[in-house]
Amino acid sequence: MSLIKAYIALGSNIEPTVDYLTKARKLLGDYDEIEIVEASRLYLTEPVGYTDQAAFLNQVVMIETALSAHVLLQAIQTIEQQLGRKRDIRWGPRTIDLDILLYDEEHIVTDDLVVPHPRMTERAFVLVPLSDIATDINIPETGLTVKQAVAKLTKDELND
Ligand SMILES: Nc1nc2nc(S)n(CCO)c2c(=O)[nH]1
Repeated sequence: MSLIKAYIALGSNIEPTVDYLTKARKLLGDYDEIEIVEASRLYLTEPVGYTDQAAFLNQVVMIETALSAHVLLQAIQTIEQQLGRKRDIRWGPRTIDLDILLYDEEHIVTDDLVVPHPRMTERAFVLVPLSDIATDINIPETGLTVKQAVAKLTKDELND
């Protein structure tokens, strides 16, 4: 079976954030069926959504995998638990947050997984790291490439 390219967003806003992202990439790579092929730079970003919390450290990685999207989801949820992710406050601080942004060009809508990530085109903390490693890929259902989504977000923010 040919390998699928998937893009995973990493975030942490509990110190030591750098170590949590390092450990998350290590744990991802420890799966035989997951290879991290590209990694963006690390970005320190202002919290959006619930803003009364510490700044986040964000990154996006591209993996190649033969895992299905749902088995990949189980793997990243296991990694979150291994790194002490507490889901008490929904939008609160977290040691690590892993989100599947894109799974090839698939559009997936199930009760536990929606891909592309539904809010990714409104999130600079996702689009900017993503554009480090993938500018010309399509974001399914949006009619936008990553580059176009970044340009649109910037224009929207400038017009706000
Ligand atoms: N800058 C920033 N703000 C955020 N708000 C939430 S919730 N999260 C967690 C990811 O959904 C983040 C994040 O990763 N980065």
